[in-house]
Amino acid sequence: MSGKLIDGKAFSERVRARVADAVSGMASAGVVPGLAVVLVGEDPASQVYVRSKGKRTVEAGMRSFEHRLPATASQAELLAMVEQLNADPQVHGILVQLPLPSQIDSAAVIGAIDPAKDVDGFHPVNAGLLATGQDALVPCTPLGCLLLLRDHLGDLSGADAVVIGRSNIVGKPMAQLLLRDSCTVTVAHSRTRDLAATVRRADIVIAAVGRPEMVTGDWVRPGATVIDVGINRVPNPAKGGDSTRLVGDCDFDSCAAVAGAITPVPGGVGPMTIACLLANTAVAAARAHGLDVPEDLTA
Ligand SMILES: Nc1nc(=O)c2c([nH]1)NC[C@@H]1CN(c3ccc(C(=O)N[C@@H](CCC(=O)O)C(=O)O)cc3)C=[N+]21
Repeated sequence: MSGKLIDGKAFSERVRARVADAVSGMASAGVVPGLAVVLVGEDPASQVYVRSKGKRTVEAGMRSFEHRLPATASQAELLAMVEQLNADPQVHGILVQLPLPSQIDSAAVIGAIDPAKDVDGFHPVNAGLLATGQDALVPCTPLGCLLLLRDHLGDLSGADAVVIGRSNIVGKPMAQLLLRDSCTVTVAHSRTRDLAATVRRADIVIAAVGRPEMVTGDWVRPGATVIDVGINRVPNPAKGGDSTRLVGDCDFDSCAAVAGAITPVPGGVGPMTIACLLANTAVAAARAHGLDVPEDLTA
């Protein structure tokens, strides 16, 4: 490959070390940040992910609380759990793992989380604060992407950024963060007329569409920085049987040949998402107790 690899795993370790530092600084005030993760149902991939979040939370010196509800849980049961966590002084961050089973209205659940504990940054209050340039809890994946971009490019001011994907979880908050850093931002999506030509203009490409290997090297402007948010599990015929492998939304080899720098999958944005979740939890705890918010944990 000609492009440089952006090592999200290595950078996430640095972010987690900063979180651990901040957490130990809070101990003298008697504050131990706590993160509660709620998992509804038994999706094996979600269980793996929840377990690794819990492990990283404890490693950073914080408390981890895991709550499981059966796949058949009602909306009322989940809302009651959220209310209980909102009221629990040991819990500073609440994450309800998405997607939720179809009998549950995700927007109602997200809207029930205390915005001050909404470490996913999905509550409309946090989305609105971000959009209006105020202090908010910022969604972890776009925050992780921004930190990687700043680390690799320095000042992003004036850069042409194209975000592919318009979800509330990644695309929209990513666009807000890039705007705040003075990029010229285009939000493209599956209906964009000439997606390849739109992406080819970009100095910065954020691929967050959830389509395996959709972005190919011929879409990428030579020297562009490519951030691949996709985490797609696809069959791996090379290994046979039911084996699978993880791929991003970018065709790695062809993009890497053209890009100035690119994140791999795995080992790129994914580990940054978890590191930023821990950072948000420490920030939420500091704010809840009126402590100084460590500047190196916010964007
Ligand atoms: N309320 C909510 N908030 C979330 O942030 C959220 C969610 N729900 N639902 C599920 C998705 C998924 N997600 C991942 C984060 C990190 C990795 C990660 O670290 N992945 C590793 C590889 C993992 C592997 O090997 O399977 C990597 O990319 O290197 C993966 C997936 C957060 N999510």
